[in-house]
Amino acid sequence: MVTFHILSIFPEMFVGVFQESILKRAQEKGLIKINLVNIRNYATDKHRTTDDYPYGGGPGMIMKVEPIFRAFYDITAKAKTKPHRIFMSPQGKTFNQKKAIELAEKKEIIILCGRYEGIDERIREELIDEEISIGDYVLTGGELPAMVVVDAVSRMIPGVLGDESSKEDDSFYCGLLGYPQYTRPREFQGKKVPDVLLTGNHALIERWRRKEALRRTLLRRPDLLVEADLTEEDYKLLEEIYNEEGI
Ligand SMILES: CN1CCN(C(=O)c2nonc2N)CC1
Repeated sequence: MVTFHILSIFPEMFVGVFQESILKRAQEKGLIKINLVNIRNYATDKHRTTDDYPYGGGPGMIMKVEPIFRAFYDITAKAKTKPHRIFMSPQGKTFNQKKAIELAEKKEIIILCGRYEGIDERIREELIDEEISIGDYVLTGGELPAMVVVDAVSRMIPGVLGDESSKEDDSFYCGLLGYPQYTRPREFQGKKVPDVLLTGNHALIERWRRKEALRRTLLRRPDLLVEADLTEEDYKLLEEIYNEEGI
């Protein structure tokens, strides 16, 4: 089981997301636990202040050290094992499936969601094990990135996905983009489902799916091919694809 401690000044943002479908069932099955922590509860002034003006001037506000340090100390003292501590930030290493799989091995994870212009640097220096970014763009806060991380990590925990095979087939799980998928009707607006998928020949179907995953990856994300564990058969399929695509 993985316990996520999510620190935010807007914990109510998470309620809807984590009370739906797979993540709700995962909590009910005791596979994950989500502890929503309002940073304001650790502010001691009557206005429950969590931010202040930046030293040296400049736009916006900075998240204060005291409430966040108190929250981290409190959570850590109550945790069964020392939590792995993440700060969601555009300055972090870009999140990917490999990181999701790695984090799914942790027992306790603290995710700090920043707001305003950012956090006091002493938080980063003293409390954070790693910074993670969900992409090279700037959001209004760390809450949406935290939801992304909890979702992707939870999916990698055994038992969370009803059909375990969907985890193995996931785009990025095998290092490639996903293959095309179809369901009924067999023909729609003159566009037919590929005949191979109707043969019932699982070897042929698997070959077709692997080839189309390789084709999609080559055409859209060739960079992923460098890291992917390709077999001799994959290289044969790629040769066919190069010829078919006229590359
Ligand atoms: C202070 N706050 C600024 C906005 N923010 C992000 O844009 C972000 N987080 O993770 N990946 C991202 N991109 C979170 C932190």
